[in-house]
This record gives sequence, C-alpha cells and structure tokens, in this order.
Amino acid sequence: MKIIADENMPYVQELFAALGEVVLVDGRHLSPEQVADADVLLVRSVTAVNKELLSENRALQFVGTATIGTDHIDLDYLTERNISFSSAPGCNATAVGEYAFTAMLELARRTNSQLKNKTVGIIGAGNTGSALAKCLRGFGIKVLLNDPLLQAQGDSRDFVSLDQVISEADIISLHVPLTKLGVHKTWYLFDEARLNGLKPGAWLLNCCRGEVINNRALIEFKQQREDVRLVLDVWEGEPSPMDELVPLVDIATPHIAGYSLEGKARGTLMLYEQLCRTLSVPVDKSLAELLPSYHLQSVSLASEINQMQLTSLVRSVYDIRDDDELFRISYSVPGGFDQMRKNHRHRREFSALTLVNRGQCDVNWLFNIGFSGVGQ
Ligand SMILES: NC(=O)c1ccc[n+]([C@@H]2O[C@H](COP(=O)([O-])OP(=O)(O)OC[C@H]3O[C@@H](n4cnc5c(N)ncnc54)[C@H](O)[C@@H]3O)[C@@H](O)[C@H]2O)c1
Ligand SMILES: O=C(O)[C@H](O)[C@H](O)COP(=O)(O)O
Repeated sequence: MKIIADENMPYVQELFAALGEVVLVDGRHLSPEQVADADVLLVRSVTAVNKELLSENRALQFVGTATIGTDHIDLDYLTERNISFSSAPGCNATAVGEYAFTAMLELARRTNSQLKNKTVGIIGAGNTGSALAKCLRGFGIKVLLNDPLLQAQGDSRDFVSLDQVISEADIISLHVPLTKLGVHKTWYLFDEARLNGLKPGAWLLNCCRGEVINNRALIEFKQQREDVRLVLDVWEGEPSPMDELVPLVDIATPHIAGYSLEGKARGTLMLYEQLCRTLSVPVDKSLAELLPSYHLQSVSLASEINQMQLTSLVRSVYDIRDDDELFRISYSVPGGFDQMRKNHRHRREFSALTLVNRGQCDVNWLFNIGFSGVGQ
C-alpha cells in the first residue's frame, strides 16, 4: 500500500509505516503525478484535494486531513469517487484556545489592563471556541457565545446574537469554519460594516481562517481606528499576507495557533485510527507513547498568583512573542511563511506543566485553565 503524506505531519512514520510504504511530500506543491499511484493520501490545510489533484489516480481508497478545517477538500468529489475520508475534529482545539488566551494575556500586559474587567465574545462555539471559553471562565472572565447553528440545534448553553457581541464585547475571537454558502456563511463575516461596529478600544482575534475577515476592509478600518488591537494567526491570501496589514497588527503569527505538539500528534493519530478502522486492522498505538516528556517537570506555587504571574507561567510553556517577532522578519521573504510553519518549534499545551501547591493558596482555577496539578 502506498501512503503519500505531508512532510509536516509529526509521527506519520511511527504510526503508518506498519500499514504501507510512507512517502513524504511538500503538501503546498503537490502535483497529480505525485499522487497518481497513492492508495492513501494524508494532507494538511495547504493541499487542495479535488478533481484536478486526483485526475491521474485510480487507486485511492482513503484521504485524511490532520486538521480541523476541511475547506481545502472537495468532499462531494470524494463521495462521487467512493473514497473514504477523515478529518481530525478537535485535534488541536486546546492549542487554539490556549493560543487565543495567551494572546489576550500578552495584549493585557502591553495595554496595562485587567482581563477580568473585560467581556469576551466568541464567534463559533464549537471545539476551538469552547476551548477558549474554558480558559477564560477558568480565569473568571465574562464570555458571550455566538453560534446560531448550535443554538438552532438546541445546545443548552446561553447564546447571543452577533450584533450583541459586536456592541457589548471588549474582545472578540473568531472560531468559525470558512463557508461560502447559506444564511450563516462566514466568508467576510467581518466586513466593513461589522468592523465599524466594534467598540472603542476593542481587540479582535482571528485564529480560524483569514477570509472570515475582509482583510482589505480591515486595513482601511485600522488606519482610521488606532484604538483597536488586532491578533491575526490567519490571513487572507496565505501564504502571502497583505503587506500593508502586517504593521497594523499587534500580534502576528503564521497560522500556527493549532501547532502544539499534542495537537499535531492527535491529528496524525486520529487519521491512523480511522484508516485502521477502514482497513479493519487493530489500532495498537496511542498518544502517550508518542509524546516526549516535558523539560520542566513541575512548578511550585507558594502563594496566590496575579495576572502578570500567570502571564509568566504561560510564557514558560508558550511565549507567543517569539512567533510574532519571527513573523515580522520572515513573512515577506519568498517562502518565509511556509518555512516558519515547517520549522515551528512545537510548543506544548498547558497540561504539560504540573503545578505543585506548596502553600494554602487556591490554585484550582489554574487547573480549570488547563494546567496539570499534583493531587488534582
Ligand atoms: N489557526 C489554526 O491553526 C486553526 C486550528 C484549528 C482550526 N482552525 C479553524 O477554526 C475553525 C473552527 O474550528 P473548530 O474546531 O472550533 O470547529 P467546530 O466545527 O468544532 O466549531 C465551529 C463552530 O462554528 C459555528 N459556526 C458556523 N458558522 C457560524 C456563523 N456564521 N456564526 C457563528 N458560528 C458559526 C458552528 O456551528 C460550529 O459550532 C476550523 O474550521 C478551522 O478552519 C484554525
Ligand atoms: O484546520 C486546522 O486544523 C488548522 O488550520 C491546522 O492546524 C492548520 O495547519 P496545517 O494543516 O496548515 O499545517
């Protein structure tokens, strides 16, 4: 069995080698000839899997994407060809939630503000939006959720309208799939009119797909509204963000919000498990045996910690300033955006760090945010 896999898929050899010959490829530039004799194709978000890519292939049985988003896959075409498909829903949700929370802490430090005094609106209350809500509520921050689709399905959480989020939230974080059709389509969800509705001093974060914000309109808006702060992990026209936009962004990163080691490994593992089920072979590998131990074994806490100390704790696991700094140097170099992603030093999730309570302080809220604890 020939398994063609994106080279940026950690643990693909460890998981798939026993099932067939694994050939690693550059997913951004994959050609129909390269996949002509593939039985299994494993991709990431940079590969458009469609009629054109599969035009020379007659053998394909399974396509897997080690990602949450599926907007790069022509699902109707795979169904037409009777090719099994799996994505990896939720694989990197914790990483995205922690990324957005980390960015908020960083902006709070830069603006000398207290997050607990702010209201955060989350657009899209699925896996990544809920992961962010978990961190925010763990820290005691008021959250407004907007998700008309889940609301219509009877999800028991409280939801508000998009208009209410825009008029009431001090911080808005976007967590929707990219969709181009229907009443709830998300393409340019944040257009000129919605951007103009943002509260004075609002912060806008996008960790889902670049085209959920009209980036040209964002440039024009931000040029008039210095008070608004922006965190962008995703960009219209990746891998080439608009040059005028980058200097206007407070925290800029190259689509790596989901790039925790755990998140990427979970994505590969989920595809392995699904392929095993498709081939009716037993699953005999697990996440725990793949992940290395964390270099910091534990951190002792002797007293209550404040927001700045929490920021330091978070930075010890993931320092978002490193990604932002590298982005500004590298994004405009040819191939720079993808190189940053390929060479990204995998960060760990908060749960990799164990906290030991040496005092009588209340640290349960830190476990609610996601850190591990002794005797938790
Ligand atoms: N930056 C990254 O590295 C990264 C990582 C993971 C996922 N993503 C992107 O984030 C997206 C969301 O991921 P997820 O795991 O939360 O997906 P999910 O499917 O679990 O949740 C998405 C939610 O958005 C809701 N939604 C759809 N249209 C909406 C609209 N118009 N308004 C409000 N809500 C709407 C859906 O009902 C759903 O509950 C993915 O599709 C992917 O494109 C990016
Ligand atoms: O949809 C997703 O899961 C993310 O956007 C994913 O983490 C993007 O990473 P890529 O597949 O491009 O490596």
